[in-house]
Amino acid sequence: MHPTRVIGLMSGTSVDGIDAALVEIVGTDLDLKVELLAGETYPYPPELQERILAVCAGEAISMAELAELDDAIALVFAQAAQNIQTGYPPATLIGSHGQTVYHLPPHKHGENHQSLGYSLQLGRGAVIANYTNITTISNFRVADIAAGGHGAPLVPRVDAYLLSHPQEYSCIQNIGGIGNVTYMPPRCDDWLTQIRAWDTGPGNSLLDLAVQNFSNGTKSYDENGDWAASGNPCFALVEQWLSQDYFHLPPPKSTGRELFGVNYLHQCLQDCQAYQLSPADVLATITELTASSIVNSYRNFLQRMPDRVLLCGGGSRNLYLRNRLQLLLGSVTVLTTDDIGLNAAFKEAIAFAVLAYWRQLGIPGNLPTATGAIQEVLLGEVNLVKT
Ligand SMILES: Nc1ncnc2c1ncn2[C@@H]1O[C@H](COP(=O)(O)OP(=O)(O)OP(=O)(O)O)[C@@H](O)[C@H]1O
Ligand SMILES: CC(=O)N[C@H]1[C@@H]2OC[C@@H](O2)[C@@H](O)[C@@H]1O[C@H](C)C(=O)O
Repeated sequence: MHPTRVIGLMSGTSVDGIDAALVEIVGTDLDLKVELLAGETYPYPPELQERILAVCAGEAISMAELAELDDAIALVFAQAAQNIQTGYPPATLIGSHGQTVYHLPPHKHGENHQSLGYSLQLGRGAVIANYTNITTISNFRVADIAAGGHGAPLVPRVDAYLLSHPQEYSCIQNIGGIGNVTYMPPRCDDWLTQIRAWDTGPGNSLLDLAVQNFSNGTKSYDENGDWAASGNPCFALVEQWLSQDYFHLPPPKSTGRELFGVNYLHQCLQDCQAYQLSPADVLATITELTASSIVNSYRNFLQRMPDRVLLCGGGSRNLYLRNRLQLLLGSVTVLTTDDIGLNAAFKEAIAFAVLAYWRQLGIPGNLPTATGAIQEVLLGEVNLVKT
C-alpha cells in the first residue's frame, strides 16, 4: 500500500506559532503508521499574535476586523504548509486545525435544558486550499459539538492507535497552553470504549503570562523551568487554587484561555501578595498548580493510576515541571512520547494530519467517551480544489 502524504497544521492555546508536520500515513486503525518527514514551528508575526491574544482575552472586534483576522491567519497557515513541504513532492491533503479564539463547552440552563457548546477556530480552510492547491480539511470541532460533545479533546483517538500499549495502562499528557490527558487501558476487545480523556486545566498558559509579566515582556516562557526552579512553591496557595470548580468537575470536560487566561493570572498574583512571594516563588507555585491539577485529576477520575505517563507538548521540555510531576506520581514511569518514537513537539500537528486522512476515508475521528458526544462522527469540513 502506498503511503498518503499529508500536512498537519496546528496552533494551540499558547498562540506561539503554527506547528506544521509533513507526514506519511499508512493503515487505518490498529495497523495505522505515521512517519514524520518534516516538522517546524513558524512563529506568528508579532502584530498578528497580539491581535489573536487580544481576541482570546475577550476584546471586542467588529465583523470586518474578524474577517480580516480570519484570512490573515489562513494566509500564514497556508504559507506554513507551503514551507514544510519544500523539497518534497506535494502533499495530497492538509488537515488544518486553525487557531482557537473562543471555546465554550456545552452547558446546562436550569434543570432540563442543555445548550450546545461553541468553538471558533480561525483560518478558513477554503483559503488554505486555494493558496496551496491542496484539498484541506478544517473546522474539526463543530460536528462533535453538534452531536452534544465538547469538540475537545480530539486527539485521543489518534493517541489510541499510535500510543496504546499491549499490557500497560497509559496516560498521554499534553502540556500546551492548556493541559489534556488521554487515559488508555491495555489494548483488548473493548479497549476503545474504556478510553477516557479531558482537559486537565492550565498547562503553560498561566506560567507564560506570569513570565511575560515579571520580565516586562523580555521573556515569553520559563525555559526548562529554570526560573521556577530557583523559587519555592507555596503549597497553601496551591491547595486554595485547587478548590476551584473546574478541577472538581467530572469528565468529559474542556476548557481554554477563557478560564485559565489573563484574569485568572491576575487573581493568582493578587493571592500571592498575601504570602509576599518573590517572582520565582510565584512561578514555582503556578507550576505546582499545573502539576498537581494533572495528578489530582488522575487520582479523582480514573479507575486506577496508569503504569506510565507519556508527556508531549511544549511543557514536556520544562524540566522543573517534569520533576514535580514525577515526584507527585511516585512509582509511575514518566517519559515523553519522543522516548517511544512519536515526536512530542509535533504530536498535535501529526494528529490533525491523521484526522484529515480519516475524514477522507470516511472514518470517524472523535471518541464519544472523550468529548461527551452522543455518537461517533466524521470530523472536519472538506475544502476541495480543482484537479
Ligand atoms: N524549553 C522549554 N522549556 C519550558 N517550556 C517550554 C519549552 N519549550 C516550550 N515550552 C512551553 O510550551 C509552550 C508551547 O507549547 P505547545 O506548542 O505544545 O502549546 P500549544 O500547542 O499552543 O497549546 P495547546 O496544546 O493547549 O493547544 C510555550 O508557550 C512554553 O510555555
Ligand atoms: C478548543 C481547543 O482548541 N482546545 C484545545 C486546547 O489545547 C489543549 C486542549 O485545549 C485540547 O482539548 C484542545 O486541543 C487538542 C489538540 C485536542 O483537541 O485534542
